[in-house]
Amino acid sequence: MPMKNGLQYIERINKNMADVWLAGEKVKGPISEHRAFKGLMTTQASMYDMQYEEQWKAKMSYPSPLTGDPVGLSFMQPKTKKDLAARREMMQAWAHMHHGFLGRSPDYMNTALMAFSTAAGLLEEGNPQYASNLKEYYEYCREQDITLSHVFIQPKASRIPNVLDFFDYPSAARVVDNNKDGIVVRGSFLIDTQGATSDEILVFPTPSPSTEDENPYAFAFAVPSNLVGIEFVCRESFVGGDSSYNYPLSSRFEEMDTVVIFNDALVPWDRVFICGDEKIALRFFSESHFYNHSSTQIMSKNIAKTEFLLGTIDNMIEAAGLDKYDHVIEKVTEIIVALETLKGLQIAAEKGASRDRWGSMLPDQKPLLVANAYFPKIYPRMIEIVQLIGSSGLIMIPDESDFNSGISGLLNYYLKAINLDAKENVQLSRLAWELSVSSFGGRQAVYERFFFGNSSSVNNRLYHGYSSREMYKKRVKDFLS
Ligand SMILES: Cc1cc2nc3c(=O)[nH]c(=O)nc-3n(C[C@H](O)[C@H](O)[C@H](O)COP(=O)(O)OP(=O)(O)OC[C@H]3O[C@@H](n4cnc5c(N)ncnc54)[C@H](O)[C@@H]3O)c2cc1C
Repeated sequence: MPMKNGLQYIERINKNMADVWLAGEKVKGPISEHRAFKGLMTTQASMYDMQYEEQWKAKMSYPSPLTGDPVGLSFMQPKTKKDLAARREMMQAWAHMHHGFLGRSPDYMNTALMAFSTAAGLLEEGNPQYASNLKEYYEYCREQDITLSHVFIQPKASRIPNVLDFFDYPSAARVVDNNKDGIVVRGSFLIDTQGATSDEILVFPTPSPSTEDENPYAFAFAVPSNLVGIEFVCRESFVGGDSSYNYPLSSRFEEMDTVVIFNDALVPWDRVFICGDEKIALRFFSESHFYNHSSTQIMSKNIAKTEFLLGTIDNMIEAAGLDKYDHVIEKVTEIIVALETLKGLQIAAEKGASRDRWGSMLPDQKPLLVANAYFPKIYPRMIEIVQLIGSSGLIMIPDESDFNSGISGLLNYYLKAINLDAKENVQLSRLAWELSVSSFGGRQAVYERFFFGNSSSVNNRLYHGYSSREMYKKRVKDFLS
């Protein structure tokens, strides 16, 4: 099957029937009809449908190098600057569909897998079979349009395994056995966004140190989400309800996060990409340029999200007649500056791209590293601005049903805004509330702060990756001498 459409996406995930636990019960029946997943899956189905819409098809696909059939463009290895621009346009189109609220829209992992597979040559140093496993897996995902989730992070108590094993704390996930069919994996991973609504899962932890020759904590593999021995445990659902009036964001974009437990799951050999080799596992992330490639997808998402925030705040200001106040104008300009900074960094990364050793046209990492350090800081500030401007309007948000009740006449009279009737005004307030006050909004803020690593990791990447520093240092030394 080449690119899939929305119905095919939904049918496949429903058929998958992974072991998903939510609020003390195993999810039964079609997951796409479950209240916690329905909205997200409908949104994502619309994104897959776009792949076949006349207006988008040419922008969203490219001919498969294997069959010539159209396959998703976010799987394409960029070899020229034109390819980079085409990838950007594709990712922007999807980002505008979800307004940046899906951190794990499928193009994220399509891009990550593309980056990993182009660097499969690195795995040949250890085991050529693993390199071809990875290349074949990438082709399989591209040709079948697989929806992929991923786990990199372990539970916090598992991060110093040698010491903690002794005290009966949970060990970091590890390979406990292997046989002619594959490796047996035991352990858990802290957070897998969209684990319950994806076809497959890519597992690639940062290896814990080990004294053994073959480090049992060093591995990477991908398996179907319904593999025997894998359990997904959901957090509480943040879907407020089905109504897009009451819950404009969570009814459409609530991406469930799950803890994933591997209970002696058997991973077939042909799905193993790294096993036992700690050095290769550590090198693979940076040398595959995973961060660079993924950052281009993240950029498109963050720009769409900032545009949406600016639009929301401008509507709020207009509705409340606040546009004459200087401090309000100043707050709006903070968001405009953020938006144009992100757009500038996106263009700079593309313009400064150069060919890497894997044959990819690699965007300049400096502007991308800057954006990765900048957005986690500016996003919470933008949310604060929504709160500062929205104030009590964010809290006084009657339900849609109130407008169909005996009190509607009075509500329609008293809750009017300058340019909106009462029902429209409350709808806008409910959007601002979901963004800045609700559990959905809180999770979005934590996501933006952490999803690419804690701030020390993100800043370290920038500090060590910002190669121009040496040149500037030398310039000052030359000046002084
Ligand atoms: C909503 C959400 C969705 C996510 N989805 C996914 C997903 O789908 N797949 C996935 O793999 N991951 C996912 N992540 C995980 C994300 O990658 C991690 O949150 C991120 O890497 C930070 O790791 P951590 O949460 O364990 O926090 P930590 O790294 O433990 O940081 C917690 C705090 O401790 C501090 N700290 C930690 N270590 C040190 C140190 N050595 N020195 C000084 N300070 C330190 C940090 O600065 C921070 O303040 C998601 C996270 C969130 C919040």
